[in-house]
Amino acid sequence: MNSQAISQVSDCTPLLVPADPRLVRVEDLLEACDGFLFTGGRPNVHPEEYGEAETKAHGFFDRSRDAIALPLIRACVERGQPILGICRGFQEVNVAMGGTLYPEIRDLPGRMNHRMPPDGSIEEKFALRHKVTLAQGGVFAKLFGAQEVMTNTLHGQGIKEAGARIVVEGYAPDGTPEAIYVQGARGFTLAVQWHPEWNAANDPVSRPLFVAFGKAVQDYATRRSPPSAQADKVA
Ligand SMILES: N[C@@H](CCC(=O)NCCCC(=O)O)C(=O)O
Repeated sequence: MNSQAISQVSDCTPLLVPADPRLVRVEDLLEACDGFLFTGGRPNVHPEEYGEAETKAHGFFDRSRDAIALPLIRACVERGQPILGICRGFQEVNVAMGGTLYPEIRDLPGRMNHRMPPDGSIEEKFALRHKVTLAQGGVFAKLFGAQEVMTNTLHGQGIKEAGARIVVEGYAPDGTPEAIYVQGARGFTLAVQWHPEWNAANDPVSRPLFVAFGKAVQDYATRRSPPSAQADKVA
């Protein structure tokens, strides 16, 4: 779904990166790619990454992905290289910027269960399940042309404290943060807790998000290697 959205909606070439520091280096990835989609993924960011001790409620982890994703996000923010965060990727953007996560938001008073239904078809798992209210006049409301949108929801964790430069512009009805960006970043840094890759070509919320990310990536590619320089290389 992610590759299809990047290819068909963002109009970029999707490349899948092994998120393992034994295989790739962040500095090489920054040179090889023009932008990065931080996808969803079931393992949770290890709580040590935000200064908390591991408990049973934190579930299972992917420390290799933590070791690539978190420094890569910081480097992209610093360089103005575009990033798009989805679900676990959204949580990574927050942690990379110094934020923290709740291990299991459905255990918090007044919060709904944001996890996917355990049974059912893929259509049922990715069905639109709650409203997200967006900041009036904010970047997300402008992008979607609406202040309220409907989204799917397939996650157990959620933002506890927002990172230093994280602006939260969208909330679920139970107060769970759903849409963020990094204040003062020179590049595209939008991230969402839901899964826009589902039905990306047709959904009125997913489509503009992937189109905007694709445009940001193409602009970055042109800036780092303007068409005149590309022609020089061929000549
Ligand atoms: N681990 C986090 C992130 C949840 C997430 O990204 N879910 C997507 C799962 C997609 C899949 O199963 O492939 C959390 O639970 O909060």
